[in-house]
Amino acid sequence: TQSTRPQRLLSAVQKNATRGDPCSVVKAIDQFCRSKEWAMNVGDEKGCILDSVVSEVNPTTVLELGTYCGYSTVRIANLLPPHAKLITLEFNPDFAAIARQVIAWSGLEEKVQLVEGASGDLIPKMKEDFGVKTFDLVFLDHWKDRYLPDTKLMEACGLLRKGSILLADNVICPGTPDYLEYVRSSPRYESQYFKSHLEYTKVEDGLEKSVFLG
Ligand SMILES: O=C(NC/C=C/[C@H]1O[C@@H](n2cnc3c(NCCO)ncnc32)[C@H](O)[C@@H]1O)c1cc(-c2ccc(F)cc2)cc(O)c1O
Ligand SMILES: [Mg+2]
Repeated sequence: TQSTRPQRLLSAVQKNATRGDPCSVVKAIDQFCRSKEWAMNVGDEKGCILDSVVSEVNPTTVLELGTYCGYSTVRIANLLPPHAKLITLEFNPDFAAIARQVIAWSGLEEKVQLVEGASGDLIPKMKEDFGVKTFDLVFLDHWKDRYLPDTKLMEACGLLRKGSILLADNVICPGTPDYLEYVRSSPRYESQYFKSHLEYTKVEDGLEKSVFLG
């Protein structure tokens, strides 16, 4: 049977990256996506902006919406302090299975909890079932029309505190117009746009960093 792109991406990691070396896993995926097959990872250029925000926030609890193959999961987890936790939500079981193996290959399983399911169902369970108080950082990279409803849901569930950071991928391409309008016009957020390019291309894209003001 035909392999899928995520399966081919995982094979490239297992072939070219060193077990337990997160940087080699990130490099192997970027090399595969540049030279073999494009895939919707945040990529190396926007990945550096992600890294700088994670390092600046130095979060204890992180939520990622949309794991896909685990590329940004590995980038974020690699920068977390010892007892920090990254919860990543993925509702496609095939992608989740690939991501688990990519995360395992990087040796970062201790810092990552991959939960299979839809964000709309799981966000309301974060406090009770996952022992979360609030998130220091949220990375949004799932279906683009879900950024806004899920942000409002996180607000409603009391998962954001004064100073929580939302970092959103693809605010230009494919674009998240309703989300962007919301975080840029709401008095409850202070937003900043980081101009970059769509992963592995010259097309403009960027990340939007929004601080929740409480
Ligand atoms: O579409 C893009 N990303 C979507 C990610 C989806 C992943 O997240 C998972 N997912 C989705 N919704 C939910 C959910 N909750 C919501 C549903 O209940 N709960 C849990 N998991 C969810 C999916 O199963 C996938 O694993 C994208 C496109 C381009 C692109 C740009 C230009 C082009 F020409 C082509 C493509 C570039 C990018 O960087 C992109 O991120
Ligand atoms: Mg993306």
